[in-house]
Amino acid sequence: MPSLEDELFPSTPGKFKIDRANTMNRQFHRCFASTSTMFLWALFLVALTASYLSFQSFVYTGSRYFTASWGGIQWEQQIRHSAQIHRSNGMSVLVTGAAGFVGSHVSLALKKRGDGVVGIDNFNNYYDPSLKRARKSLLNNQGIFIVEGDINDARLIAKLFDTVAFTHVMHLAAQAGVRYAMENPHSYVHSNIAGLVTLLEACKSANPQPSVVWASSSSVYGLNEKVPFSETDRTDQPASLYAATKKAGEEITHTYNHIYGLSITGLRFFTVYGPWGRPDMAYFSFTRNILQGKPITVYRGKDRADLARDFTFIDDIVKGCVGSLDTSGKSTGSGGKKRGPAPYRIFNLGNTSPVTVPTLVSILERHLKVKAKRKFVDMPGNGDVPFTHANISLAQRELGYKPTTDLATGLKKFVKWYLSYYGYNHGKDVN
Ligand SMILES: O=C(O)[C@H]1O[C@H](OP(=O)(O)OP(=O)(O)OC[C@H]2O[C@@H](n3ccc(=O)[nH]c3=O)[C@H](O)[C@@H]2O)[C@H](O)[C@@H](O)[C@H]1O
Repeated sequence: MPSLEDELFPSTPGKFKIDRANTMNRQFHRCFASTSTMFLWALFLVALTASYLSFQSFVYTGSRYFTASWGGIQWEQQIRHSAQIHRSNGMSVLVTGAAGFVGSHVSLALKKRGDGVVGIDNFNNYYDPSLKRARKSLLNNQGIFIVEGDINDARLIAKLFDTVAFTHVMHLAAQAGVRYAMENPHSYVHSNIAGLVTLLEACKSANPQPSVVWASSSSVYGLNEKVPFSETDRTDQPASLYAATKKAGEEITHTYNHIYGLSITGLRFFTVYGPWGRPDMAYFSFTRNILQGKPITVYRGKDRADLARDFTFIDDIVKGCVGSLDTSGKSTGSGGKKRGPAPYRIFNLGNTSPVTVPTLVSILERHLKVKAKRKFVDMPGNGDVPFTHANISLAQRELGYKPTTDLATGLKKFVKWYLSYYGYNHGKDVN
């Protein structure tokens, strides 16, 4: 049975063990023989600890200061310039997630008609950040400034509101993706719950308060079987953590409307697709794989039923977002105090004509002129729902929302963009 000493010095032969112990004992006695030496040692250790702690705090403060990529007179000027309104009765909008798919499109549309736009985006690497950078360049060229930062950074958000009296916030920053929630659940809580609250805190305290329009999701309908989905249908059976955080967002925004008088509009987007889209989504990854000659996985539901989505083209979604901003009504509070009731609205923004996933693949094959290698797999229990289908009559009535792009037409535009952006041989082994 090896002794403790054997374990600490496993390869030391017995004789040396005793010698080493004796030597250590002698050294110990020599060093700490007198009380005064011990006192000096203690003093030295205390001084060492104190200097280490103060160095740590210097490094922390310093790194916070040196890594801040925002602030300063020039930065404020850029923000104010970007927020300038160039039409009568225009608005100045803070767009969160501005380098994202929907965020970049909405920002451009607002800027084009003369509204002031300031973007914020954290450029995270959930999908290829170079695509976000490319969208940012596009926006910069149109005079839109994008702040690189996180909506969880309360100081940054407060600074933005100090710099510009935003009339509206278009909140599109989020952790998207239904299935990724099983891999990285905390990123959903971070962005879709904590980030949302940080943003709403800033909105509530702003004077004047902005009106808030934000992205909820069709996924809140979860396992609901009644079709088409209407805003009054039950939304208490989410099938994924993503859906649960979006549903939580609807409840959280309701409390800010109720307590602080913030005008809130939540938009339930239905599987948005189009040029400059998200590479994690099926239509995008299918396109990449088809062109690269790789197989695509097509999920099937119970009894091998095809899955279906109410795919909605980006231009239609942009119209719904802009219509929501235009009709949002004012927040009533100021400086954190409610002065009266404010609008609280929720709308479906879908296309009203679901298409099955195999049909989506056939359309892509036609546009790409390449055959797909389909691999059918039973839908894994990872948060997916079998179908979505929007009833949009409320949005039609209140926002004038009227989608005009069918899936074949929208995918044609997507494929055209994809080929011009990546080319035919992107990621293909050309040897
Ligand atoms: O409306 C929403 O609220 C959500 O829309 C989008 O989610 P989904 O509708 O799930 O889109 P998407 O991933 O493109 O899968 C489409 C279909 O392809 C099937 N699918 C998917 C991947 C695959 O490899 N195979 C497959 O068959 C899959 O089973 C599904 O039937 C957004 O990503 C999400 O952020 C949120 O905004």
